Amino acid sequence: MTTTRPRTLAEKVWEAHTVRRGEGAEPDLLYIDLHLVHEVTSPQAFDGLRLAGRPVRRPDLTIATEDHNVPTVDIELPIADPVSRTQVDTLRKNCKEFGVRLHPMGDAEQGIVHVIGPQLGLTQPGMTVVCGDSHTSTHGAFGAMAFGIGTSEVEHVLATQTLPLKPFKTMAINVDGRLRPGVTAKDVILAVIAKIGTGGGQGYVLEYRGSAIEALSMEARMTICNMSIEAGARAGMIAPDETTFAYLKGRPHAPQGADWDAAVENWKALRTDEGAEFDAEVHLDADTLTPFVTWGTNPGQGLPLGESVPDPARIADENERFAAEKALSYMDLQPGTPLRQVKVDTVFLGSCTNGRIEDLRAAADVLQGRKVADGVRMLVVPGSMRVRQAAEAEGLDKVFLDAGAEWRQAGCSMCLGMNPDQLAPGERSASTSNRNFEGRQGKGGRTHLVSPLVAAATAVRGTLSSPDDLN
Ligand SMILES: CC(C)[C@H](C(=O)O)[C@@H](O)C(=O)O
Ligand code: SF4
Repeated sequence: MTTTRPRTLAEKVWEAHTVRRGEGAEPDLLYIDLHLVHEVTSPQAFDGLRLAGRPVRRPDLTIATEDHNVPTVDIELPIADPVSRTQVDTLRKNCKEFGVRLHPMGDAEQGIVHVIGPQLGLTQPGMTVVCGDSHTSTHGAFGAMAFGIGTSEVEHVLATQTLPLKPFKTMAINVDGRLRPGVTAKDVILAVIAKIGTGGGQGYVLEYRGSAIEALSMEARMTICNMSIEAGARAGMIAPDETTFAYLKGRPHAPQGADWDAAVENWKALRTDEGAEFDAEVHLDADTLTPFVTWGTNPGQGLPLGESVPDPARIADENERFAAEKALSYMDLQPGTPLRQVKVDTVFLGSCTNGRIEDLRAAADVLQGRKVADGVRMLVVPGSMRVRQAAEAEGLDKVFLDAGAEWRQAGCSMCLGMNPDQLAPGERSASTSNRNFEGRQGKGGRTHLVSPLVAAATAVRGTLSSPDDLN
């Protein structure tokens, strides 16, 4: 009888997919279960295949969508921007030529790549999931090993359905206790990044665990795993449980009947064993968390909403002090200003971080019977056409429109400046997306990352706010 050593969830998934173990410094060869594709990082990969005369090895495990370059109004018209139009047209041609299923603009299943995978039930526990996109970590919420890859790796996966890779180190992020009302998954992950820093997760796969994580819905878990990458990590994971199974059951690509029962049996074993060791561990107390917002130009430069813009002079570490000075100058913020007094021009509710139905419900709940402040524009952009449809079936579109917000079609939208939805130079946003780099939402735009609840309350008051400020 062999006794197996206790293993982490990440190790289990990795080992189950190792086609060939690398010797010495060699990488392992991993089998890939699901390959998601979008228009930005796939053109050269398909070109490479064409040049080599190779087909796509497993078109049935490959699925494409149009998300980054698509406009979110007038989607029946040709895309005005020539670069975006070429990008989207190229994806269409490539998918046709190589037999890859594509959900184009206007299609009922179109949406942000990380929203549609889970929604279709394609993302499942224990899988390896890749995409030429850093926020592929989102899918780890299902207990999958999901990570972003570069364009040459996209070509490798298209051609072989495998990927040579060195194992990641493992880090446990233990979040215990209970989140207070008004505190969301977004606040948890912003607090995690503020704690470990934007480089703190480098080389690691993060496993989020603890009672506060177990209590979260799948959508909230996706928000957390989504931003693992902003802590520098390769991936984020959460062990699958009843919440996961309930979310997946009955989805178009989820197993059915006896296959479903067998799958759930297998998925239940996808937990970190008692006694397994992580390379690093971090602890966070859920009870102490409050709504979190960023004040700077990286996702680690964040603070509880109740605090003030920090004073760089008080930051001991020289690099951090310099980074803070530079960030405050770009953000046009004065040290000591209460964050609640920071005035915004735009509120963006959407993205693969917070563009799912629960996020829209949470924001609509705050906006119900209220108005977006004068001089503030609010964009509500569902993460997928299905999310849009579900929201409309519940009347959420009405709530947003009555409040004075714009109700858009699905796409990445203002999360990044690759489509018409952008900030003007000097404009300031409260945004439910995941990145606040200089120019991320448009040249010269200033971004504060927030939760959907904070986004909605901020839209009403015109300054960074939480729903509590509305009473
Ligand atoms: C365009 C794409 C390669 C990029 C990513 O990899 O994350 C985008 O999705 C982003 O969020 O910046
Ligand atoms: S919504 Fe934003 S973070 Fe997500 S894939 Fe699109 S651009 Fe990247």
